[in-house]
Formats: sequence, C-alpha cells, structure tokens
Amino acid sequence: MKSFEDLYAELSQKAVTRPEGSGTVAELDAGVHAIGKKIVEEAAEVWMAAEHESDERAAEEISQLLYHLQVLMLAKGLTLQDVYTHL
Ligand SMILES: N=c1c2ncn([C@@H]3O[C@H](COP(=O)(O)OP(=O)(O)OP(=O)(O)O)[C@@H](O)[C@H]3O)c2ncn1[C@@H]1O[C@H](COP(=O)(O)O)[C@@H](O)[C@H]1O
Repeated sequence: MKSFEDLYAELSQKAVTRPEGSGTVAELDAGVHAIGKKIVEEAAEVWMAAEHESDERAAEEISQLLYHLQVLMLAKGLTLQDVYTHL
C-alpha cells in the first residue's frame, strides 16, 4: 500500500524524468491555475461523496484530492517538510 510520502517521492521523480504518458507531467505543464481548479473540483467531489455516497467512495475521492494537492506542491516547489511544519 502506498503512503503519502511514497506518492510524493514517486511524483517528484516523475517531475524530473518526465516519462511519456504521465498525467502528473501533463498536469504540471498545465500550471498552477489549472491544478488549482482541479483541486477545487476534487474537493467538491470529496464533499459530495462524504455526504451522499459510501465510505469507500469518499476514501477514493480523498485520495484523488491528496494526489492533486501533491501535484500543486510540486508545481510550487514545496516539500513535505514545508507543509508538515504547519501541522
Ligand atoms: N493517485 C493518483 C491519482 N489520483 C487522481 N489522479 C488523476 O486525477 C483524475 C481524477 O479523476 P476524476 O475521477 O475526477 O475524473 P475526471 O474528472 O474525469 O478526470 P480528468 O478528466 O480530469 O482526467 C484521474 O483521472 C487521474 O488523472 C491520479 N493520477 C495519478 N495518481 C498516481 O500518481 C502516480 C503517477 O501517475 P502518472 O503521472 O499518471 O504516471 C501513480 O502512482 C498514480 O497511481
């Protein structure tokens, strides 16, 4: 099972190696504005799933939101430590 840290390491690597077909690379190339819109969309999906769907669906949507937040962190050059320091 993949942890938050594992995913961040994987995405960081993809940002550097830029493998063909990577959705992460495409999203990074789209830029902060586009990633921000995706985050808002995913956050709404988390809310709707939590209120109207199963726990499993809510967990799935939460994982997608976490993914897009990590992509935004990479786009901004923010590390896990930069965020953890505020937790
Ligand atoms: N965990 C994720 C992940 N979560 C969400 N997403 C993306 O977020 C989208 C969210 O899907 P939705 O259900 O909202 O569907 P959608 O709105 O129709 O999606 P789009 O039309 O916007 O693509 C998915 O289509 C994926 O593109 C993710 N994309 C990648 N990962 C992981 O990131 C890693 C790197 O992925 P690549 O860069 O694609 O190799 C791999 O381990 C992947 O498993």
